[in-house]
Amino acid sequence: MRKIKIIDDITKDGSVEFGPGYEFVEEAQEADAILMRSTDLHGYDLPTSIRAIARCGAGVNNIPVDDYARRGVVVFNSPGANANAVKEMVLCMMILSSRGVVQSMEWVRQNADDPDIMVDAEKVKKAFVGQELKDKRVGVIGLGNVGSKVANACVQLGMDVYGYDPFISVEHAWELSRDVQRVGTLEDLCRNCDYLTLHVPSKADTVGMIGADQLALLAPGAILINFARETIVDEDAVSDALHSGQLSWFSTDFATPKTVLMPNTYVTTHSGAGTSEAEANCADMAISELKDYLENGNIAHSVNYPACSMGKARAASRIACLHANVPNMIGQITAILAKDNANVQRMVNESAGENAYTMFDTDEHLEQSTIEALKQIPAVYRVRVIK
Ligand SMILES: NC(=O)c1ccc[n+]([C@@H]2O[C@H](COP(=O)([O-])OP(=O)(O)OC[C@H]3O[C@@H](n4cnc5c(N)ncnc54)[C@H](O)[C@@H]3O)[C@@H](O)[C@H]2O)c1
Ligand SMILES: O=C(O)CC[C@@H](O)C(=O)O
Repeated sequence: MRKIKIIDDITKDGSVEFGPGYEFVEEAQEADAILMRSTDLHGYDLPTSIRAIARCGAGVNNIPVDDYARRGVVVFNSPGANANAVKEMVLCMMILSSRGVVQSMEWVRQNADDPDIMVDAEKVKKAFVGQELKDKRVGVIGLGNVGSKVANACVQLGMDVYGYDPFISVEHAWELSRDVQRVGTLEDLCRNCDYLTLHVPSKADTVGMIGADQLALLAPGAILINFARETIVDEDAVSDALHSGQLSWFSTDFATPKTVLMPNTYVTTHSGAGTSEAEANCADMAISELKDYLENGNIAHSVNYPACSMGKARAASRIACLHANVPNMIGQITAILAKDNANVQRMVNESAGENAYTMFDTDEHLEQSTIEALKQIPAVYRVRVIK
């Protein structure tokens, strides 16, 4: 039995299915892998039994992925699986921030016992007049799974859409409407935007990327939407812009001690991905990634190891070595296999950044001493006997 530790509520009704051959355990020390969502694992005492972690969702800033790579732990995410849910929520917040919908509904509730409420509603409604999205200029930062969908939807709403993403993937570039105008600098993107929406991961070059300088470039009374991460904006600068009127509204998915005190702000409970469809999509993708890794050693959608697949493990034995991306690793591995006279049927080596992965099938099971010798190669982080 392979053992899985679940952290967080993966789905609203608690249903998570791995199928036969798997069981859930309470203690992470007993587990082979972790299935999780948003819990912060920085500072977490990760047991050595854990070989893989799958994050149901896109952002992995809650996981020390580089440190885990050096411990031979593969971290997966579920790219795109919740993107439609976030897109719909962002469109919702764009409209709520532009029209007095919430305020109008609050007025109705507060005046529920007014016998002349229909007449009085007509008198008060001018207080809730807003603006339309059509023909407004919107800037989208990050044109990945979420941002590209938001940009395309804004085009369909008749907006003047600008996008900024120096690292856009070929796949997302193809998906983007030709009416999305791509700009080369953050400053050019921000200039005169009526709406600015953020869809980048939290990492060194995005933390604080929206500060006083960027906010000053927006059109006066602009609307800022942050459903990416709280770290992307300089919260003091956003607060100042709301107080000065440079921003008319701020919608954020992150209830921080500062955002909850800001005027003209809608704050939600990190609920951008909060639909049953997104939860199921994320769980399905994360579970299949973990199963393929645990059963076959194949890696898909890892954020700290390269993609690698040799299909189902059908040979007598399959071994995977997780190691640093340094010269002569294959030479050292094959030299050890030669000493054991092992016949390698297939071998794959892939690298991504500082890490690499070598997997091979052999005709017979290797001697334990051979496995130990592989583990002793400097720069090898972990050796897995998959079969
Ligand atoms: N609120 C939520 O519930 C929720 C749900 C999903 C994602 N998110 C957040 O939104 C982020 C984006 O999600 P996604 O699924 O679109 O991820 P993604 O990886 O598909 O897209 C991210 C895009 O940002 C771009 N990018 C990276 N650095 C950049 C930079 N410095 N400037 C401009 N663009 C840059 C990348 O090239 C990529 O195209 C996630 O990392 C996560 O933090 C939040
Ligand atoms: O788990 C969640 O609900 C949030 C996920 C979201 O922030 C993501 O990065 O995909």
